[in-house]
Amino acid sequence: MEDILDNLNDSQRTAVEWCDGPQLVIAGAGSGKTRVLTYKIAYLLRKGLAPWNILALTFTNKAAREMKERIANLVGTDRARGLHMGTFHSVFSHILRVEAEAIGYQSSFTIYDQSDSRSLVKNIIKEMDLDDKIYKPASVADRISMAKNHLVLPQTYAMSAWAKDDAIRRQPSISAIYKRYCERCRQSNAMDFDDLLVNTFMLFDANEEVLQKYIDRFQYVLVDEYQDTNYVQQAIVSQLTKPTGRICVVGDDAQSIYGFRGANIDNILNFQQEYPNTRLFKLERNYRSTQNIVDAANSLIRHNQRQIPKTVYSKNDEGEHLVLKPAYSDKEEAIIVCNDIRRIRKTENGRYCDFAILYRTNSQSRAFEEQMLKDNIPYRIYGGLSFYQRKEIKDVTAYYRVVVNPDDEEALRRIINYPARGIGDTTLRKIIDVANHDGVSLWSVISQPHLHPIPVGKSTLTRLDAFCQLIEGWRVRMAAEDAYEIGHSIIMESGISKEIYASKNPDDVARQENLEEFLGSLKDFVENHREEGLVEQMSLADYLQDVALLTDLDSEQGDEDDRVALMTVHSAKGLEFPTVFVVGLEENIFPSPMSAGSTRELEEERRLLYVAITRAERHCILTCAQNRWRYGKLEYDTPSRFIKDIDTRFLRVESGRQDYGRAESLSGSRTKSVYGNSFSGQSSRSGSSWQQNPHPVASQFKADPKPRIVAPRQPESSVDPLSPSFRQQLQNAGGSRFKPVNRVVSSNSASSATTALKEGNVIEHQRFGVGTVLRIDGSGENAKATVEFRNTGTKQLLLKFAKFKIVQ
Ligand SMILES: Nc1ncnc2c1ncn2[C@@H]1O[C@H](COP(=O)(O)OP(=O)(O)OP(=O)(O)O)[C@@H](O)[C@H]1O
Ligand SMILES: [Mg+2]
Repeated sequence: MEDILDNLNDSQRTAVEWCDGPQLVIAGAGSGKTRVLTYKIAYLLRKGLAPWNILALTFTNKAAREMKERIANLVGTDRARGLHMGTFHSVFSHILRVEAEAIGYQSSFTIYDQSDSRSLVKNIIKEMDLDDKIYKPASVADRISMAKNHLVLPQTYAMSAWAKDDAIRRQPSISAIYKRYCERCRQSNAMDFDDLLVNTFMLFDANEEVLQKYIDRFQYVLVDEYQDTNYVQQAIVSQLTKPTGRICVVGDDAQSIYGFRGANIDNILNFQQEYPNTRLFKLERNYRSTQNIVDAANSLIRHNQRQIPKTVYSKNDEGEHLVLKPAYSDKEEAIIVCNDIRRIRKTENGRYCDFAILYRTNSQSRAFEEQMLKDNIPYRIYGGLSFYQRKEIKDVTAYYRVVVNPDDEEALRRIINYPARGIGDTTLRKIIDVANHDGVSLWSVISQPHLHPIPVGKSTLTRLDAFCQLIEGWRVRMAAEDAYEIGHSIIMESGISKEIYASKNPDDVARQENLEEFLGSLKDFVENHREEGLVEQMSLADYLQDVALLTDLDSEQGDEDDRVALMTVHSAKGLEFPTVFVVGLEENIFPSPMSAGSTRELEEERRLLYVAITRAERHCILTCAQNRWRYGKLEYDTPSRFIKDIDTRFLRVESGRQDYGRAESLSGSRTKSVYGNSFSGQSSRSGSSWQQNPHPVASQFKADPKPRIVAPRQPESSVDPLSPSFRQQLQNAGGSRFKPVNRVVSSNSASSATTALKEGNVIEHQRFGVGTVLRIDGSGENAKATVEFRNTGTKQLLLKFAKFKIVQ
């Protein structure tokens, strides 16, 4: 035990060892909160608590995976197996699958994503003959989501202050839309993201034994990033832990940045009232960043009124100042950043993955992408329009959803006449009317027309019947085939592949590539599980569950690649990088123009910048542009007000243009460059418009008092930062952030060893390690071995696929 706790400082160690009741750890960025949670779990396991008795809730699935890996390193893979870890949504969706019946769902329920929810709201608005200019589907859907996250359900909404507010804003029908929305989700055996939480709360609220079962199971509950939990999440945690008090939450009120989505900073502020015996722990030393970065971030956040006072200091090097590099345009901003990446990577012998570019909104990524492609800098964009949101992929997954759960209305509507099969809008409307009238799903209507007569002609009925047969056929096969086999058949037999491959226009070619990539990922999913040699195959339902819960950060795979990370500040929560660029620090971007109205929202924006800066370990570079293309127009802007909040003792303004301009450096005309003094109009560069047109930011900041001379740079053309193999990889990937299909490897590699395998043999499996064969069943293709692995337990392996060698 001593050994692992040696990696902690005294306050961290005390927080880990104290397990006598509710525990709140409030501490600034980089002070080891996540580390404390990780070590605490390891500590509990070492103390003998079983892994399945621990529930840890994180903000992304990726964070959960990383934490699990660290714990496995600390206590051994075997001891860590079976921990319940993940986001609220993923952990509770699994519980809901098991307990679905108790709340009137089938366990095959599908999950509506944001676009499904909006589309359903839109349909309802249309059906109710409401004006969609007054009832904008996206904002109505957001309002419904907000109500759900506050546990204001349709029954109470109509009588609540929410409905009164709606009336004042002349949207009195939101309550009725909300009610109908919930009915339709139920009829569709579908849950939206918010339902995963609301239904969990309702499940526990209405079923004492079920709740007790989970209270007994989760003997210790730990929550990371507690400051960004919302009302319903807090309510569920409370249901599970109030009776036992075995809860440990960690967070930083200064990093609460999801208020716009309903996160409630009061959860952390009121924790001690909620759990009267709480012990509060503080961590003060930041291990992540240089002193300058910590001090700069502190000086910024000090401008917020509403916060818990706390000390954060660093004993790392003093480090260099934060640097502000103003640019003329978004294009120049991208060039400055790319040049810095190359410069720092070279001087520090670093990797591309040591850099992150953080922006306020996803649309800012474009200029950086373009520049990085030009400069051959490998990058990965996190978030944005997810691969799974593309039309062709949504079409395919809609088929899958209907096969798994035919009641899924949104999916069914999407595919009932795609590809065209003569079931037009008029027919669909009639089906919906019958379904609404009878209170059943669309599928119930079309699959049982004798029970729910549809007023359409005979030929239409025949077409509907053919469609149902098609779906039923796949449903039967789904039981026997793995996700790839059935998934592939559906694409071929539904007519989707014909539709997409028929055309040669460039958009469709991109669709074909996406479809192939998608099939590749499906194959990967199945193979990854099969490579483990497990008998149980991954079904289409497993795949959908896996895909539906990917968050912005999870949707990317292959993190091991050496690439610069591009993401919004929101997505960067909890992460750290040696060098961080915070870009687009302008008045109409950061703070977001939506927040300029209220102090509360402005404080959230300031916290957002605090989060951004505190991601940096050694270098933090801020940029802003004088003009940029937005929404098809060239817009001019002034620097963000937040820049002034940062104490100038820790911030320096520099011209980033010292190595700007490929043409300039290629011509070799420049032998030296000067930092900073361009603001005072003394730039040595001739012909720079910088001099003729002083930068607007320049006048607002004092230039670096000690301009530095920078060594001449190599002309860029002579330096190839990429190895030929990496360049090839980049070409293969087409600059895309998704895996190319040709990486899919077949694992059908039955080794000759398998035929010789006997009971009593000791084998070494590539993932499960060393184990003894207890039994062999079946023969040839179907031969299975039951193996007791030393560290990973007993498993059944399908010998055709399992990868192992016989040791003795
Ligand atoms: N006692 C320690 N010794 C060495 N390194 C430490 C120690 N405590 C924390 N660190 C390191 O400092 C960094 C920040 O820790 P961690 O991510 O746990 O902080 P955090 O408080 O969760 O930050 P954030 O507020 O950004 O979520 C990590 O790289 C971590 O490994
Ligand atoms: Mg953390």
